[in-house]
Amino acid sequence: MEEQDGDPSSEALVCCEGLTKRYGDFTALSDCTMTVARGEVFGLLGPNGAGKTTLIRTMLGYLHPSDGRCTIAGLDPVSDPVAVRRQVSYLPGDARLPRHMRGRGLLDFFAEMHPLGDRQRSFAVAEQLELDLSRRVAFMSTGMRQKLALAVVLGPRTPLLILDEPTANLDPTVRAAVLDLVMQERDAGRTVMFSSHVLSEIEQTCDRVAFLRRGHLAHELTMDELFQRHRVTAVCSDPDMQSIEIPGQLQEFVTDVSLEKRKVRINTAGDLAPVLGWLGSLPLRQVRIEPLGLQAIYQSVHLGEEILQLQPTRAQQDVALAEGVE
Ligand SMILES: Nc1ncnc2c1ncn2[C@@H]1O[C@H](COP(=O)(O)OP(=O)(O)OP(=O)(O)O)[C@@H](O)[C@H]1O
Repeated sequence: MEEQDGDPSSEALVCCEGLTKRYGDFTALSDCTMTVARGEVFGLLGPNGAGKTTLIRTMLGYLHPSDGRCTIAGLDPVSDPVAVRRQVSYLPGDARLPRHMRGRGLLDFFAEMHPLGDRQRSFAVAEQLELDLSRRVAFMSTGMRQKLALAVVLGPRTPLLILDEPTANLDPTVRAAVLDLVMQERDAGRTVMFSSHVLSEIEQTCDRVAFLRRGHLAHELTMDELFQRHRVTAVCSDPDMQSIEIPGQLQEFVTDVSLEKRKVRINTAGDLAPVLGWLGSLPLRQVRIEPLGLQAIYQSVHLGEEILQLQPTRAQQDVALAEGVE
């Protein structure tokens, strides 16, 4: 797929179409169709074994797809893996560095080796992360090695940066510094894809997030959509009330209502203002309104709890059907 002017997909740096990866009989990635826009910070979420690393490694041509295809900047990783990798700086989840080298020498080595290597930038990142570059990799702690790997990866000015759990093994202060670095990269015009199991990090930094579940792209959500979702909890002061009906004109704003043992739970999407008037008319006390947050969406997608009414993707419907869930 070549990039073309006027084609809406030309705004996308990454395009996956029906991307599928099977290991023997086991399907690790199934029919994944998604795009990542230029300049976007895109989060990849999913429990252990959901297929995140498989997706990334197939995108980069380290694994060959069993079906479907993917392009990065219009380049196909199957036919042109080297050209694709020139577009990308990739931090794998299990980054291994030569143990005999000292930090300084290692940053020099990688800056020289990469066509877009930037020694100054790598050293600046190491300094920002307060890393002692005089040590040999073998004598560094796990967190120090992670910092060094980040300094290597954040050096080259490639259009796309892929970070597989960049904050793993780091203490809270350093985690915050790494997230700052990600935002700097975005401000410098780079596209960033990153996976993390820490949902607050994804909330803080990403423009859009995709949820993988058992190899399927189960749900996609922009942060703007997320921040418009709220949960209302309250106690019903009318002991005879059995249920709460959503008024017709609020159907698009209220996704879910439950009343059980006088405990009320209401989930909203979109503008809160029209919902507030309705809440005021209900016999409620101890009313609390809070942002729903990614945690609730994550649970809804991955644990199959009926917390939210999400618009399911086609893949999500397929999974539900396969599992016999209505
Ligand atoms: N080489 C392989 N051969 C067979 N199965 C594999 C292979 N590599 C990965 N898998 C399986 O594919 C599935 C997806 O693995 P993957 O590493 O992509 O998950 P992940 O979402 O990155 O997980 P984590 O969050 O634990 O890193 C898992 O069930 C895993 O066991």
